[in-house]
Amino acid sequence: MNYLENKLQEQTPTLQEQEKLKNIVSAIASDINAICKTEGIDATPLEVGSVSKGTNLKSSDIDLFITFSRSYPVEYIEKKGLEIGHAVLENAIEKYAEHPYVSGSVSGIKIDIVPAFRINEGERIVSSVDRTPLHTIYVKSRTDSKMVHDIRLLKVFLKEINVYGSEVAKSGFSGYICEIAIIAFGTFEKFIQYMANLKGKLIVPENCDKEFNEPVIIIDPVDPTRNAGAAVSVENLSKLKLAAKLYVTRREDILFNPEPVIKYDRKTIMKAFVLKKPDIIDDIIYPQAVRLKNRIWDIFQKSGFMPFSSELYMGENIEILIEYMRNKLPDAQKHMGPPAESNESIKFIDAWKGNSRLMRGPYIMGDRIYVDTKPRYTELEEIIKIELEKSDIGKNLNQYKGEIKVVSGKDVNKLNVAKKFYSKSLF
Ligand SMILES: Nc1ccn([C@@H]2O[C@H](COP(=O)(O)OP(=O)(O)OP(=O)(O)O)[C@@H](O)[C@H]2O)c(=O)n1
Ligand SMILES: [Mg+2]
Repeated sequence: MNYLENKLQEQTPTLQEQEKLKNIVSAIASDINAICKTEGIDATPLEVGSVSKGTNLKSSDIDLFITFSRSYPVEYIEKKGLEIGHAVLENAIEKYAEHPYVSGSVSGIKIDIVPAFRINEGERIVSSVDRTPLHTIYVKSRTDSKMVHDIRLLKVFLKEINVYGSEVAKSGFSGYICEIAIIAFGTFEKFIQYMANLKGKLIVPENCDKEFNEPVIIIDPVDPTRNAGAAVSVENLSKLKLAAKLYVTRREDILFNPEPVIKYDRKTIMKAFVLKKPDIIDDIIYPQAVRLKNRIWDIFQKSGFMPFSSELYMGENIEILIEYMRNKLPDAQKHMGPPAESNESIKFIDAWKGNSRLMRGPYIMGDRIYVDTKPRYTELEEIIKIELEKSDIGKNLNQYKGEIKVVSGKDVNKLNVAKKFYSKSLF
């Protein structure tokens, strides 16, 4: 048996485990039914997600919906959904996606209980979770046991190369995309063969005429206005393309055994910027952390410190690492002015006249005027502080800009972000 089939066998739930999941689902479902009956609520429990389709791996969660009649207002189903969720799931916590839901666990299995509207095929949805029950119907009606096997195989493959999961910080392939891909291509082998030769965007179905900007366009069969592949980053698409090439050419040596070279003495300079991650879900914080990283990079770049690599790690803290080449700025920096022919050129000359920071010029190079100037600030940390003060990082991180800790020298290597930086490999 090959490496991948082996992994699949390890990760496929046993019959007992499937039985256990079924029992948990039916126990909670009957509790939900009882509550709805007593209180006269027109709602029914419905199992969705990979467990309902038999495409789950050992690590996957149970997704249980409470589908309410469309005659209720959204506010009612949000409130009742949480209430029922807490009543049937002990020690659960509330989470927020488009709407709030309840998340907890029973005998070590994670369960989400999500309120939604009961929607028939073709009816307009109210929020994106309303589609989910239709996904179950779609997938179950179009898969046989060989395809279910191949969907699981694809999930295992994507997990091996680290691109499975549609959460924002992962920006990978969701379970539902795996299902659509196998239904569209027929088998795992055919899909991987296609990916090995694909140039440019992944578009499913190939002849789709919808305009989407994302690198992966996978039309949701139950709602053709939605791109189910919108979350996949171009980097993760590239990883899948390369992994598929390695798979079809049987280069398991590279595919499953990446051995990145790690040499610590790079003769470069590193600094890390660390702040506590606010207690808000990662899907919201992560894009702001990326923005902060990009902003810090820009400041290094614009002020002349010559950055050339960066890394972001998000755990309990947000850690940003910048690797750069110059720790001290020289006294003279080139500062570009307007084109000589423009009406701004005389203003530029006047503005620099008599300025004590002027080191040379003004002079003309090509079609523009330049001056060489002493930088206003020379201390990196001071520059970062001043510039970040002026930057908009995002609603949740803006208030913590002043609390960013700067880590330098050997201490950088103790951080998680440094581990991530040094161990970077293909997948
Ligand atoms: N980006 C996403 C995430 C979820 N879903 C829908 O929500 C269901 C449950 O989501 P999730 O648990 O994330 O995915 P699963 O398909 O259950 O896969 P896994 O085995 O990883 O749990 C999916 O089946 C799918 O119908 C979706 O359409 N798009
Ligand atoms: Mg799931």
